[in-house]
Amino acid sequence: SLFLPQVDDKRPASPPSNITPADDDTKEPTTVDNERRPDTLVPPDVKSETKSSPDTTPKAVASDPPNGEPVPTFTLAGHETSDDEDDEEDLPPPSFPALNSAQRASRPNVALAHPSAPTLMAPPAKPTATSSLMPPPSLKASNLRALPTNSQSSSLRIPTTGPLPNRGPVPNRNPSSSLGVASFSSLSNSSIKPPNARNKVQLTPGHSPLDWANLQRSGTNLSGVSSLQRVTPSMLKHNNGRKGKPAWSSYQGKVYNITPYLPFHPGGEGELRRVAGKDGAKLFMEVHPWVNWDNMLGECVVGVMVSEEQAPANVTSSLEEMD
Ligand code: HEM
Repeated sequence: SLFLPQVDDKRPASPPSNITPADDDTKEPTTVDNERRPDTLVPPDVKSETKSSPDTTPKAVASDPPNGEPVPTFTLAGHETSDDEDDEEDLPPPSFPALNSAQRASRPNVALAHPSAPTLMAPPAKPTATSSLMPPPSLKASNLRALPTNSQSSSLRIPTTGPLPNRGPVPNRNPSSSLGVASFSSLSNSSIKPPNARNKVQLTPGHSPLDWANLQRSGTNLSGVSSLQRVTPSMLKHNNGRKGKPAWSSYQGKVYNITPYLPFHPGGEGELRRVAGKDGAKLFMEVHPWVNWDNMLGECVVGVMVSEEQAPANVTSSLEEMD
């Protein structure tokens, strides 16, 4: 009895001690991050510079001198100061051709995005290892990233313009600014061809794709069997949809009763009957590989294909009932 209370007392005491150190650790990193952020942020540096030189660039030069010699010499004109605070676009044209070109040559990285910024940025650029240097590059990086995104969007646009499987024959829009007339004529031809090429059939009322979808959801037995069957090749061949027999077709090892789907088939009943009593994968994939057979006929599954020897007696009896 003595051991139990002692152990209990000790255990609760230990956990708090462990917890406290963990909290301290978590707090420390957060505080460090907060401290770093203000240091890294440009605003403080800029403010100090701006205070001394709201209009005059020479102030910025004063901060720069430690890093690069050329900066102070060039900073003569107010161009750089105005560039730092304002948009670079306005100042760049004059400043670039001006004497500053030598400086920018020494600072090629910064020059592209922000010509004016380089003066302020340049000093931090050399000591990049320090946190204070980090902010300027981040701004530049964002500017540079915008350009690649544009290129990516263009690359994405290309495939969208390309042919899609369910569009039928697609006119050639790709190359041809010079061939505009020819491509235009091809467009007119293609627009005429698609309906004929697709061989779509006018479905009778109540047999639209939506009607078929609703029928599949209705819970109606569309397979024609009460349970999944083991279907032998001879059984599949037997159920070819003729003489009142159901139309079965196999696809990837599964057997489907396509009888109820015949009047719903957009390609026509006759086309669909071509796969009755046989494996329909080849014809199906030749015509419309984008169609999901299993989704379209999910409620029509009769069973799975097996070899002739694997046909159980029970299956034969069930088939006789169906016939
Ligand atoms: C047995 C499974 C089949 C299913 C579930 C099925 C389903 C479909 C569907 C959903 C469409 C409309 C496609 C669209 O609008 O993009 C379609 C169209 C068509 N199907 Fe089938 N089909 C089957 C078998 C066949 C077979 C075996 C043939 C021909 C031998 C065929 C010929 C066509 C034709 C010519 C069209 C119209 C042209 C087209 O839409 O691309 N189908 N079929």
